Amino acid sequence: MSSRRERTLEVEGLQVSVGDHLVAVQDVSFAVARGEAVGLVGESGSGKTLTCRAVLGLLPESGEVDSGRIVLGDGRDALELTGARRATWDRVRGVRLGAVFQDPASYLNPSLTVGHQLTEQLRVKRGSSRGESRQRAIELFAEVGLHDPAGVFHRYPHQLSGGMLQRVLIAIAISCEPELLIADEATTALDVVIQAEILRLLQRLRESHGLSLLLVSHDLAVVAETCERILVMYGGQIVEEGPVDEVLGNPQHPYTQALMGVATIGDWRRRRLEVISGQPPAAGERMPGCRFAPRCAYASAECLAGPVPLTEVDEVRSVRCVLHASIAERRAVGTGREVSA
Ligand SMILES: Nc1ncnc2c1ncn2[C@@H]1O[C@H](COP(=O)(O)OP(=O)(O)OP(=O)(O)O)[C@@H](O)[C@H]1O
Repeated sequence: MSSRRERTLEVEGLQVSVGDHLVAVQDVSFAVARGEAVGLVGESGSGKTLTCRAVLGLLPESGEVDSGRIVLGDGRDALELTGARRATWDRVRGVRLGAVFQDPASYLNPSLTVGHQLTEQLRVKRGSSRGESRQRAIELFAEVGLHDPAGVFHRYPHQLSGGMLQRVLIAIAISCEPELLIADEATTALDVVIQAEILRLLQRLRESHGLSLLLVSHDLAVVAETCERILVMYGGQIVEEGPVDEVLGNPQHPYTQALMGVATIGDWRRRRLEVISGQPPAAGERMPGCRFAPRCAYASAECLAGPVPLTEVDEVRSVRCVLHASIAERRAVGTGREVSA
C-alpha cells in the first residue's frame, strides 16, 4: 500500500464547493505513491474533475477548496498546495505537476507551432536556451511517439490529428520531469486503437521517468489496464478504494457492484460505463447518511443514521458502507440480492 512507499501526492479530507456554496466534493482522502498509477472512476458529476482541478489549483471561478490538505511530494520535498499563492503555483504547475485533458486542441495556441509552444515551456519553466530547448523539444516529440519529430515541430495544431495533439500535450506535460501526471479523460475522445497507444505511452513514461499517474476515466477497462489502484467516486465522495484487481474482482460497495453489473463482468473490457438506474445526488444535495442509499437494494435505516466514513476493510482496501460486512457475507453464501442496475 502507498503508506510504505514514498508519496507523490496526499489529499486529506478535501472539500470543494461550487456555485453558491454547493458542496460537490467532500471528505476525499487518498494518496498516490511514487511511480504508482491510481485510477479515479465514477459516473458523470461524481466529482472526479473537481478533485483533479483542486490538486492542480485550477478550480472554476465559482469553485473553492473549503477544507482539507493537498500535499505534493514527501519528506523534504513536501509542499502544501492548499492555499498556495500564485507564485507557488507557477513553480509547481507544469513543473512538478503535469496535466492532460480530454480536448488537447483547446490547451494549445492555434496560431503558434507546437514546437514553439513546447520550447516556450522549456525556456520559461526550465530556463533553457533557445538551442537547448529546440533540441529537447524534438527529443520529447520523438519520445512520445510522434513520427518525424523535427517536421512536427513546425506544425500548427490544426495540422495534427487528435491523437498527435494529445502526444504533443503529453510531451509538454512531461517536459519539466513532473512527479505527478494527471490525465483527466485524456483518451476518451480518441478511437480505441489510438487510445490503447496513448495508454501504453503513459505506462512507458511511468517506467522511464518514475512518474506517478492519477488517471480519471469513465472506462473501467482503461483503469484496469493502466492502474494499480482504483478510487471509486460517488456523489462527491470516494466510496471504495483498493488494488484494481481486488476491487473489480470482488467489489465491496454496492455502487461498485452495480457499476460492475452494468458493465457486464467478463465482457466489459473496452466498454464505457452505462447509466445505473436512479439519479446520483446533485452537488450540494444534503443527505442524512449514505449518499448511494436511495439507489441501493441493500439500504436499511442504519444507512441513513448519519454520515458514513470510508472504513478500512483490510490493509489495502477501504469502503464507505455500513453494511459491507453483512453484504460480503451474503454474497459469499450466494444469497445476496442483486443491486438494481
Ligand atoms: N463550474 C461549476 N459550477 C457549478 N457546478 C459545477 C461546476 N463544476 C462542476 N460542478 C458540479 O460539481 C459536481 C462534480 O463535477 P465534476 O466535473 O467534478 O464531475 P465529474 O465526475 O468529473 O464528471 P464528468 O465525468 O462529467 O466530467 C457536478 O454536480 C457538477 O455539476
